Amino acid sequence: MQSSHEFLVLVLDSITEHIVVIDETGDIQFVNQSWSAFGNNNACVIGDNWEHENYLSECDKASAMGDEFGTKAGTGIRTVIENRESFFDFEYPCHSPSEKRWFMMRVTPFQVADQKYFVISHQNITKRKLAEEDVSNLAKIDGLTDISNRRAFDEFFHKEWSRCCRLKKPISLAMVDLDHFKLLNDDYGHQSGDECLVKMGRLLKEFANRPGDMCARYGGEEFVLVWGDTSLAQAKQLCNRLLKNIIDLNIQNQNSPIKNCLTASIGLAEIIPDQGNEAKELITKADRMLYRAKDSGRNRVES
Ligand SMILES: Nc1nc2c(ncn2[C@@H]2O[C@H](COP(=O)(O)OP(=O)(O)OP(=O)(O)O)[C@@H](O)[C@H]2O)c(=O)[nH]1
Repeated sequence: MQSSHEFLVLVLDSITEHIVVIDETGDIQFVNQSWSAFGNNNACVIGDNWEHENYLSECDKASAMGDEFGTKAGTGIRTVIENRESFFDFEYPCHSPSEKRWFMMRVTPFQVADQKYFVISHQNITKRKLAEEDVSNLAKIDGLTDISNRRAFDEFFHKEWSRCCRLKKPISLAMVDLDHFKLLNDDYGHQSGDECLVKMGRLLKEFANRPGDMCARYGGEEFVLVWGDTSLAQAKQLCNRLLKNIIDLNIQNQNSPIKNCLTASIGLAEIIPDQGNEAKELITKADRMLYRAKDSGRNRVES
């Protein structure tokens, strides 16, 4: 087996991780082929022209331009150089205009005589990150209706609440509960009940189009709609259209005392979030309105 310098460089060049070696001042001493190729293909500051470049300066420049990952990289490398940690690693996004990409950066020290060096490797971890994203997205989707589940709703609602609080904009929330759904299940079977919930999911999606909107399955046959930056008057119009669209689905519910097809009741509420109120107040208010809608004859919106 060869053990020449050339042989070892060939080994390093065959590795798909992007590798750069720096000295204690951050000056670059070596890069492997994957590093150069990535740098050249992605218009990075340091590609083939790495000699006389300082890695830490590049991190600091990125940091000064507001790149939080530049800051993290620079800080992490220095903790290893200053021997405060034995190694450092962190994961960061590096998306190209056409694809999502993530990398893991690792810093490990080594010593030759009394000279210290640091290997910085960047490993592409995109496959794992995309799989994690898929799992996380699946955990937020209701398996039957293919819309967000309660957990995703809670997360979204709190974010939207904070956004509307900052913007001093109203946020509206509608609780949508199907009327006499038990009768539909009893008369046509659970399978038909499920199909009906799927159709509801599809319909509700049409009512949540903007980034500040969300529809979700809140419980069995109860759904919720949030509309950020939307007044009560605007939300009421949406609710009335939704009630009409539910009737237009023409899902038979022959024994319902309301109509011979599926209907729903909606409790609607609006709040302009500020320091003096809480997100759960909006849900409580909408819930109260939903009871009122059920009590006053169903197939209506109360606010
Ligand atoms: N098919 C099906 N039915 C469900 C599902 N989740 C809840 N349900 C049914 O929804 C029905 C809800 O019944 P109730 O709470 O009495 O309400 P309701 O019959 O709609 O009457 P009101 O809400 O008072 O108008 C029950 O029969 C549940 O079994 C589901 O995932 N699939």
